[in-house]
Amino acid sequence: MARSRLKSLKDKEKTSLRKSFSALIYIPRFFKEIWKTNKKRFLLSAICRLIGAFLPVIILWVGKIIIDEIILQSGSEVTNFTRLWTFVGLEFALIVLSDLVSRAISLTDSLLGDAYSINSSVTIIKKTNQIDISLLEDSEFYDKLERARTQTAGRVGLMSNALGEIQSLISIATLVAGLIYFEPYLIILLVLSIIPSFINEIWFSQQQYSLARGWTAERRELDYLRFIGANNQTAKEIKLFGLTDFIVDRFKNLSEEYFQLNKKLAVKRSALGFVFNVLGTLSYYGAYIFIIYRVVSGVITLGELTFLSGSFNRLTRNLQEFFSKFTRITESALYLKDYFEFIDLSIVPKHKEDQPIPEKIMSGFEFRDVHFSYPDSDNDILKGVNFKISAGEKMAFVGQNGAGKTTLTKLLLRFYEPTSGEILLDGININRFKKDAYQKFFGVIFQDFFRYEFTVKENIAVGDIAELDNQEKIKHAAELSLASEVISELKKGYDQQLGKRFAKGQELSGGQWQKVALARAYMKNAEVMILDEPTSALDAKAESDVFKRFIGLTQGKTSLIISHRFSTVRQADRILVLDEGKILEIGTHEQLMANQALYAQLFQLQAEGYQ
Ligand SMILES: Nc1ncnc2c1ncn2[C@@H]1O[C@H](COP(=O)(O)OP(=O)(O)OP(=O)(O)O)[C@@H](O)[C@H]1O
Repeated sequence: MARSRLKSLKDKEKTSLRKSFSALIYIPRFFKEIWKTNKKRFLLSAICRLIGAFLPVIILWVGKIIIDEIILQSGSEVTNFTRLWTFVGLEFALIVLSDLVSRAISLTDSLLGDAYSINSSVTIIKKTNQIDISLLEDSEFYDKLERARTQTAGRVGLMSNALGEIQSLISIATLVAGLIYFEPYLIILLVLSIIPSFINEIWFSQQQYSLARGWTAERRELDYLRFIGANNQTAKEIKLFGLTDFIVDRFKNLSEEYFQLNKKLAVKRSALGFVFNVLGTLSYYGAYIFIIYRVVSGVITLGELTFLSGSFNRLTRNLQEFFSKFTRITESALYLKDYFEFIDLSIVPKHKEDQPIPEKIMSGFEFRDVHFSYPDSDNDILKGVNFKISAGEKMAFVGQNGAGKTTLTKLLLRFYEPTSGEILLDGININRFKKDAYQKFFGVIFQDFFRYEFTVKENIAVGDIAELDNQEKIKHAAELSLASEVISELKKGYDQQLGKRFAKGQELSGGQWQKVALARAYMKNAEVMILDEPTSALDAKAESDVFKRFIGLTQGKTSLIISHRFSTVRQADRILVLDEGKILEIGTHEQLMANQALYAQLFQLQAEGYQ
């Protein structure tokens, strides 16, 4: 596992302040996305915030009028309370309105946030699908994807903060205007009180992000440990092997390191935050004393005192809030950067995909001197592989574990590219075809096929999801793969939920799952079928039945079978024996048996095992 995390806060890879600010350029694009999510709600939220922005100063102003009026009425001989009660009524109405507006804001924010979060999750899923498998296996890239994915909630918070920031800014401007009107000097005090805590906030939030970013890989490891430590799929092994302490220790050690660094930062942040807040309070009292002095000297009225001290108090709070929100925004904007960088990842093909895809495979595939090593690995997995698969041919790949059989199919499917050499289809390099059109040629069942915890019907239909509602086709595919026998015993038949994750789910045995997965291959009328050890969990009779059907049904189709069972392999037209990334032998069963090399030895060994 990559250990590139920050060992301390002094590490060089800390995110610079400039980087934090430069991430803010993503905010307008972010707003554009929210606007597109739901224009009406966005407008409603903006209008409510605009009203909300003016309310504080208006309420304070009405308060000032009420106090001045009370003093006026209590000092005069002929009293008239009409104006006073009118303003009291107005203040009441304004406070009710203020509550209404803030509730409307949180409601629209949460609705908008939910809709946006759904949209961005969909975008991430779609983008992940467009990205090359080789890139998805790259740990640095995976970290980026992880940050983009896990920060969905953070982006919703960012939306509220950013919209709230605009509201605060208008509020601040109106309150400042009031202060300037009566006592412009107070502004200086205000600025002095706020700057230190602003710098404090910005500095710490940037440190926080650096820490979290530097620890992405470890947080992933922590998530993984949490997953295997508390999960029904791993529970059997964890209990039997007594792994709980091992996992708990590993989890604790790793999280303790992170916790300590985080704690150090949080304690410093709180301590300094407290000091700067005292400074803010001091300046408030300075202003307060100044205003009292002005009232006593008869320069301003008691109502104005209430208005000014109220404005000053509110301004200090608003400004503090503004700055702390601002730091949260810069922090989230850094994650926003990760998100946009992820969805902007160029998916322009590396090669000119300028050849029309053939309607039908004419001559077949050819591997020409193909060498391959996986990205970031020096290990040569394929070392100069040369062979042809003719159209309509059934070929089997055999060889020991790790020989490179699955890797050959991954190259054929263009999940990876040869490091050197080329693969041709009807004489044309396969890179010259549009990748998605090319991949449509194949129906593949992998060794590590996925067990979707969906219904049986959906599990089969994933082979050709456009046919999800074609019950007949799904049934037919299930009959061909022998899955129908399994399904007939399920309570809800094709609508049975599989797996244990969701309510009323039914778990299947390994072989039963394989039969269901195999049905996927029959859903698609693909030109080339690839079955990578699709029958390893089937009993001997089922395997023989499945293969007989497979061979019969794929007459005229090109197919590739990877299997360790020679009873299956021998049914292929030709067999390719791979050994440590090189072709050792290739030919029919009879030819290879006559060859008396590895194939014959392995075949003999297995045959003896069955005696
Ligand atoms: N994604 C990957 N990244 C790096 N190395 C890999 C990756 N996948 C496989 N390998 C390595 O490539 C080698 C060949 O693996 P491959 O899966 O092609 O073998 P195989 O012949 O299909 O084996 P088996 O019979 O066990 O399925 C192995 O040494 C394996 O460790």
